[in-house]
Amino acid sequence: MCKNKFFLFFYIKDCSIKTLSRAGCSVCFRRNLSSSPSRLQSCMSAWVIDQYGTNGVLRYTEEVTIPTINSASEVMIKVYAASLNPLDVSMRGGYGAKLMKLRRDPFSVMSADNEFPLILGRDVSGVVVDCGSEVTHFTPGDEVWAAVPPWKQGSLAEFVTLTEYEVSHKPKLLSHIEAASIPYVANTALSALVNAGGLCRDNASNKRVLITGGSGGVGTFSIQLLKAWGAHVTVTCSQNAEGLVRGLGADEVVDYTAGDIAEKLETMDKFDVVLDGVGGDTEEYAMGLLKPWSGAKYVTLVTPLLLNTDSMGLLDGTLHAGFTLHSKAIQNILSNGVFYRWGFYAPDGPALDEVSRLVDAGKILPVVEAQFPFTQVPQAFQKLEQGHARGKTVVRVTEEDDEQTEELLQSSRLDTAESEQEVQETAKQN
Ligand SMILES: NC(=O)C1=CN([C@@H]2O[C@H](COP(=O)(O)OP(=O)(O)OC[C@H]3O[C@@H](n4cnc5c(N)ncnc54)[C@H](OP(=O)(O)O)[C@@H]3O)[C@@H](O)[C@H]2O)C=CC1
Repeated sequence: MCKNKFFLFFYIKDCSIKTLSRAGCSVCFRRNLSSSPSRLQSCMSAWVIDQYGTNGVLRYTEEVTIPTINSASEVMIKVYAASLNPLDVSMRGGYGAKLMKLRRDPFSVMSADNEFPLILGRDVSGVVVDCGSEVTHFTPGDEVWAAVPPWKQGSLAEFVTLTEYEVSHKPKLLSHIEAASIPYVANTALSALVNAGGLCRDNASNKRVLITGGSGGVGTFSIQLLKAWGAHVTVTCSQNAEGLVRGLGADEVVDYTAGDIAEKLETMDKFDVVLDGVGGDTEEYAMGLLKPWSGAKYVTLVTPLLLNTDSMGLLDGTLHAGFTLHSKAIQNILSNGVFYRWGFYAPDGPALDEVSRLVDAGKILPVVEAQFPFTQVPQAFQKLEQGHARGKTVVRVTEEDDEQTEELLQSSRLDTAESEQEVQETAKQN
């Protein structure tokens, strides 16, 4: 099916790549009907936090209000799988809280003054159970994936509600567990590479791109996307991740743990774009790795914006961040003609449609390093906090077995009801 399939099986633990046939989708449609919240159901299960802090603040509850449709463009999704990102660990500790409050939907369960109980989890793969009246691209029963914006209630819950624009049809070739590993890193990589880096499918061919932190979530996705677009990709990572990133298509790999990385990179041909997922010292030497006076761009994902707004307040923090960005941009364009930019995640369902096509064409594979059941969300956070990610950590929110059991129970209840009716009718006739 795909050039790297064998290789990835080595890395993807407990994770099989299976093909869903059209018949398979119709099974999911029935599943969806039995999975929709009943008219009487107003609460759902979720992992929430009631205050910011360490892992101890994560609390499982079955009493969170279901996020019903509040506007005509919304889609309500039953969550099958969610994945974790470094942002979840940071948000658990209060990162970005001030800026997120500004963007919260007034109709959501969270108010601007009190975001708790807050649900984390930015990726979702699941099934549509309800749609607003103006939703045109989705109907109940559709299998979908999406990245949940950080200002909305997250996907570590039975249901999540998003606007139609944020949602996309899930790739047919992926299970929910595999699909949940992609949306947030895909939306981040696309926003950074396209909007800030100026690359796209039509102009990336043979462009030299350096990705730092290539073995993590964003890196493993970006390598594959850039290779699908025909770029030449150099990656920095630890020595023990070299096999992984090469398997995903990296042309050149530099081990940052052995010797002076800047020195090694300086011996290579200069780059058109650097996507920096590491930050810190990297920024110091990366500017000098770009082709001067050629429109080359350095894009970092590690920005001080949210830290600044958290510590200085919204106005001062934003101004300070703006000043930092502006002065670095000016300094770099004047000194060697390279662009300095910040890259951010941006919600974008249509961009995920394009990723979906690449996945179904076998050009992008999910890289699921670890998966946890819904009962073990704190353990999944612990795993993430240990660092050294090799792809993504996924949480199985709805176990496929539970769904099958539910379906069997439902059909056996129906059978029982039908036979009871038959018995009563026979009794009447007699
Ligand atoms: N601005 C935005 O909107 C967004 C920002 N981000 C940020 O981007 C960064 C990357 O995100 P993500 O891929 O999800 O993170 P991950 O935690 O999934 O991956 C980070 C990877 O970097 C590797 N790494 C650590 N130090 C270095 C180094 N010095 N050189 C090369 N590789 C290194 C780690 O492995 P090992 O330590 O074993 O080498 C790990 O594989 C994070 O800081 C994240 O917060 C992410 C999404 C959105």
